[in-house]
Amino acid sequence: MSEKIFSRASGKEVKANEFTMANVDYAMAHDGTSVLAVRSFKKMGLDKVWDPKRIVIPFDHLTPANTETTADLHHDIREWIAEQGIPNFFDVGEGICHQVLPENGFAMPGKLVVGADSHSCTYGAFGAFGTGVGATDMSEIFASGKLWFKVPETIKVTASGKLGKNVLAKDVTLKVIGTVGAAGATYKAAEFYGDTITDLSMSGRMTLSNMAIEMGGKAGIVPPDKKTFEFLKGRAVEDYEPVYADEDAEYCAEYEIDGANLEPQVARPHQVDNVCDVPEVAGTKVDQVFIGTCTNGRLEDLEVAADFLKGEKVAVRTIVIPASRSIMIEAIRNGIAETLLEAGATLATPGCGPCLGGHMGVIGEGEVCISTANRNFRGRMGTGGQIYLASPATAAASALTGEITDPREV
Ligand SMILES: CC(C)[C@H](C(=O)O)[C@@H](O)C(=O)O
Ligand code: SF4
Repeated sequence: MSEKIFSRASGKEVKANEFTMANVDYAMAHDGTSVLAVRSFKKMGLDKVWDPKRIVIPFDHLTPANTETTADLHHDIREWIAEQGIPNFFDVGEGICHQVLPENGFAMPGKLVVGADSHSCTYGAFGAFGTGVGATDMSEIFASGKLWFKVPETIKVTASGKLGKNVLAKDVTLKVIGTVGAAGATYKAAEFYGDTITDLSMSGRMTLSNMAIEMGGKAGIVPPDKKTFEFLKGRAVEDYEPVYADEDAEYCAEYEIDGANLEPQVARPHQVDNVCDVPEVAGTKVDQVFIGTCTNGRLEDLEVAADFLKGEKVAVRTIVIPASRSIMIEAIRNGIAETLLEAGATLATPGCGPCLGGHMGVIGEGEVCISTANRNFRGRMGTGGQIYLASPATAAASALTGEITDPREV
């Protein structure tokens, strides 16, 4: 799939391990990375970006601004966006970049979508080649619409079998990362196959593709199907042409995941591939529960949390942050927000929240957070904190007890 997407984007046939100059279909930078990208773009001495309509800028990392410095940076970027006439600007409260782009139809099958954020691999859930680059690489795209790439080799991950009750997309994802390892897919694309994957909702597929970078992957691609096309109906911003792997496509490695016998998974501090079954760590005391992020802040995730918390009270502070404004509106309309608030959870502005330790729920020395995010690196949510990564079901079950809890036992 990657060879086909890069061949189209490069205007010539390219194969794995070849270097190519490719035309980027959509380019994303958020409040965190656009600052450096714009600085570097200005240094090139150019006046205008290559194509304002193909640039998307959501503000999500430190929103609403947490300090005066952030407010000033936001201000400068807003000015630049207006100067450049970039129409796809999503200001404070619209949501996390990796939710905002798909919701607004920028992630489409067969497209090359590049973001100045490592979790841009999320767009692979729609059959796109979505990948992250640094801010200065992004400035090259702003200038020319092009960037050089090495076409990656591909690993094939097949997950089969029907998931058990309260075993979710996140558990499949953590199992994949634990199996492949944090560096197991470095500079490779992953393609996901099998009935466990096709059974996932678009939301669940986004959870899976989102974490491809946590095994080093350049991309994590789910072949598009009826669900994908249904999601994109009336949403895709332009025509698209899906690509699929050939029957005899070559993979550099293959992995099998047993979905039918999968238990709820958790990644222990401080590495994402430090994965085990939830029962192994059940009973670990937690100080905070965080449900949100580009990995698990979608409606389906909040719904799962609300199912656990309905009519109950949380035992520890619980922060819930919808991934986008439209998810928050939906959660208010259908009563999920009320259920969560009545249970004692805190609801905050759509955005990254405390995911990378900026604000809105950083943790203190020795504190433990169970989070639905994608990274548990040392110090990420606070210098002396410990992060366990889990599904929204495991996180919500743990909110009820104040300790890591198997969601099948609540
Ligand atoms: C701030 C940004 C560059 C970073 C990333 O690229 O992933 C952030 O989103 C993260 O999750 O750590
Ligand atoms: S929610 Fe977390 S992982 Fe996702 S883009 Fe924001 S900081 Fe990065």
